Amino acid sequence: MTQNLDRLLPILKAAPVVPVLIIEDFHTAVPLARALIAGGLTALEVTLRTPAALDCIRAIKGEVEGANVGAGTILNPKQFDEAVAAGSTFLVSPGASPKLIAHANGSPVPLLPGVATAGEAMTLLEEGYGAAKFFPAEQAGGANYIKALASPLPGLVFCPTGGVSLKNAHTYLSLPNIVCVGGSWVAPAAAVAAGDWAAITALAREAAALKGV
Ligand SMILES: O=C(O)C(=O)C[C@H](O)[C@H](O)COP(=O)(O)O
Repeated sequence: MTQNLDRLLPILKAAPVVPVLIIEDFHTAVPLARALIAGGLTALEVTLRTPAALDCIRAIKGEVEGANVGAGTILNPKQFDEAVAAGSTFLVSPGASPKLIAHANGSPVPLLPGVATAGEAMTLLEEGYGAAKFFPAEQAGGANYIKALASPLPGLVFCPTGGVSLKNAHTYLSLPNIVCVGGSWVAPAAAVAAGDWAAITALAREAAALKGV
């Protein structure tokens, strides 16, 4: 297996939603993580879209008990290594480039690569992957699309991300090939900037209570 599924699946299955975090201000990282965990969401994806991201991962890893902090937006081997060195327990990429997949081969820290087509999913199966991100989920075809992949591709489970919200998450979560969903809706930029951690805990609690229909 090129993907450490034994380590990845318990992280993804701990709660129905993986918050996707775009953290601009380093000082918000620890209280944000604590607010999400207080609401029941423990696997947190900090995207490498901001300069503060790696420091945020280090801080959450060091200071927030119960957090499984991962890194998102991993585009190349350099970012993969930096995110691992910062203490990420899982890594997420929007797609599955051959270079990144080769680099991730055998890594104890699991990679959740993105796919949007059956062909991309088959390539991952050939590489020994058992879980993938379905991205961008809503734009690529939504729940009906990923549902259609369940029967021909029984070896893969997915974490749909992109356009997922409280409104549509349960539709994905009711499908047999969905392990969790990802989304930024649980950490709105305005609430983070205002330090409204109670509002974020409330959103997390609502998300953590989601179940399949
Ligand atoms: O940064 C990455 O690695 C991504 O692949 C993109 C994110 O997963 C989506 O942008 C989240 O989508 P929303 O929940 O609709 O905001």
